[in-house]
Amino acid sequence: MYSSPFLDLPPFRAATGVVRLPGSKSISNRILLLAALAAGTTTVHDLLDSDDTRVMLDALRALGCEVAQEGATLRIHGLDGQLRTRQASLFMGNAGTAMRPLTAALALLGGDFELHGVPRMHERPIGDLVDALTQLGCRIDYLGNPGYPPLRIHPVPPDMLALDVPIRVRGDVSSQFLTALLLTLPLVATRDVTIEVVGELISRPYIEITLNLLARFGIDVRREDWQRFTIPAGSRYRSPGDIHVEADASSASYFIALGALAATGDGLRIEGVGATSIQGDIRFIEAAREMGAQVESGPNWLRVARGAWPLKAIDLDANHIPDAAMTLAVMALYADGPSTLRNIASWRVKETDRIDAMAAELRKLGAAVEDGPDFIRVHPLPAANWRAASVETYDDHRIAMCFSLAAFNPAALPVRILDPHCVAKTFPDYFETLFEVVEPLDIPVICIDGPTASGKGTLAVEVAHALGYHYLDSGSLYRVTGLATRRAGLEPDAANEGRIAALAHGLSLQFIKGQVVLDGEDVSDAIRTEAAGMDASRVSALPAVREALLSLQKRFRRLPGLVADGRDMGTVIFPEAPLKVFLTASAAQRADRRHKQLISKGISTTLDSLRADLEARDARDSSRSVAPLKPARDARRLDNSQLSIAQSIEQVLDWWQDVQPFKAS
Ligand SMILES: Nc1ncnc2c1ncn2[C@@H]1O[C@H](COP(=O)(O)OP(=O)(O)O)[C@@H](O)[C@H]1O
Ligand SMILES: Nc1ccn([C@H]2C[C@H](O)[C@@H](COP(=O)(O)OP(=O)(O)O)O2)c(=O)n1
Repeated sequence: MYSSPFLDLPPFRAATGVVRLPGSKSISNRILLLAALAAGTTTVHDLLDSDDTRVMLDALRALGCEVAQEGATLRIHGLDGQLRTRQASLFMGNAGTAMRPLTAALALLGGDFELHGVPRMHERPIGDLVDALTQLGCRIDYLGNPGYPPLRIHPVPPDMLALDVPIRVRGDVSSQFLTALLLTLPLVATRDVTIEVVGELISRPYIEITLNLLARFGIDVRREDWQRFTIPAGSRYRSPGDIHVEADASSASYFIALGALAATGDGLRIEGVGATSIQGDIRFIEAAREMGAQVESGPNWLRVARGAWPLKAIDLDANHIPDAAMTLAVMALYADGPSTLRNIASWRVKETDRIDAMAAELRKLGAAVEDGPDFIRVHPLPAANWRAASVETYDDHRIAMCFSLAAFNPAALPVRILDPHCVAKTFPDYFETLFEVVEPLDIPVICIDGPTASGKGTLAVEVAHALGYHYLDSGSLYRVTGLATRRAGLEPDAANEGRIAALAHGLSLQFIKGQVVLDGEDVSDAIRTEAAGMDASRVSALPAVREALLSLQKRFRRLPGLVADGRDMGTVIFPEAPLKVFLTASAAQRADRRHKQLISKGISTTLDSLRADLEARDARDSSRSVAPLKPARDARRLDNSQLSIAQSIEQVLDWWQDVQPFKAS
């Protein structure tokens, strides 16, 4: 997961391979609640691990439900409709799929509860559900604005509930209110309980998921059209024993779109969900086909390839796929005419006002967009009009994910996604998964070269962290080679060049959480001594050793980008890097820094000997015949003798921003 303030996606040109998708959020949270309310133990497989499922699990645990976790499998010991805790303050984050059904469950079960969330949750309406529960006799107060969380729930004796008249609930704002009632009314169904939907029910496929899962837990709801739902008297939740969570069909939409945009040849295989899924968003496939995608499907997989190109414009009532339809709005940029998505008023009450947000961000890319209370129209974007944009994500995972598709733009521009961490809501590893199947036009590299103890490593690690990039400490490869040379009983000199190069070639090396692991052994400290530095410098002067380490270094260049530090990153290994920094500081400063660094690691040494070593090493590194230490012609020099670490980082990030096409927005 990326926790950097922004993530720059370099331009992509193709997609291919296999993706395995995480479990569906809607299915995961419904199953968790049903398993907690049911009698017996439920083993849940492939549960989504995300912010919203964690919110639900934490709440269920706080209510006394026992949950044991082993990897992606959970064993839930159901409460059989009896809470163990009758008083709690529960944090709902921004998880609508936890907030709504828990409000209903707790109001019906009786107790003193407070439910609150993040500020956006307190702007998401819940009045229609509270009204329906109040008709029944439940007692719920608004603690902030009427109609919105936070809420306080008071206990009501079960025999005070008015179950004899149909419960009326609005269905035209969010189907989650009806889902909340359907999931929880079996708790009190001592007689037939009927729900009547007021207004046109939206997002029906989500109600189908609810009914389908209720049936798995022993509750057979009778449905008359989409207007009346009856929970039969005596309904009781029964655990199905084992239950599997399908992969998220809404998450599949990004990869279906990816296939449609960029998978030529064999196409892109998507695993975990197939065309017969119980999730409504699977019908995104129909819309993608209409736009030109070639989609094949099996029981639990899809294969998608590019068909028509440019894509065909679409005019769609997207009420049945509200979440996945956002993906169509970005695909529309690549179509042969304006595309219109209609009947999407529910977008306005999701994680953010999604119609406004999509329109604003698509316009930043250069697109012409029209929007109204319940529609959005997106015009195709010709290559000349594309702009490099910083896309605001409004703490909305779907905005972050669907705008990643803008990286296929024909202008070959990068796309900046602000706050990429928001994907954690449903798909924490979205970007990692994307990076496995896309082919970039180019992967950016920042090179930081310079003499020993100038602060290269410190700076490179922090810059990489700020950008979410990978990090290559090329010096560690020479240090490990030096260590391996000594362990093989060899002198690190030209007489042994061939054997040392062979050692370098065959290094079994791993970088695990900042540790350097050689043949399974953590050698991080062993390679940091001054003696090891000197050996590294000696083996690094041997041309065959440098050659042997070449391809290993190049393999570090992976999406979304790389920061590499060493001596020849900018001159030899990545000469085309768009930013090269040559970092220096006075010899006295460097000796002093290294001294402090070694002392803090418990390695004793003197300042004089360090300075002598350091100057000898600089001299050898600068004078050798291959890849000597020297600034690349286009390197920017940074003397950090008088700069703090934070100032050096800021300077390099400023330079990076300078060479990017993003304008301050
Ligand atoms: N700008 C700076 N000001 C003060 N100390 C620094 C600065 N940059 C790095 N240091 C310190 O200098 C020491 C050597 O830095 P390091 O990153 O290991 O250098 P290199 O990778 O160039 O050998 C570290 O203890 C680090 O904290
Ligand atoms: N790209 C590189 C990196 C390091 N080397 C050599 C030269 C250096 O003296 C040694 C050790 O490098 P390292 O970056 O770990 O050394 P310092 O941390 O700067 O002291 O390896 C190299 O030749 N080319």
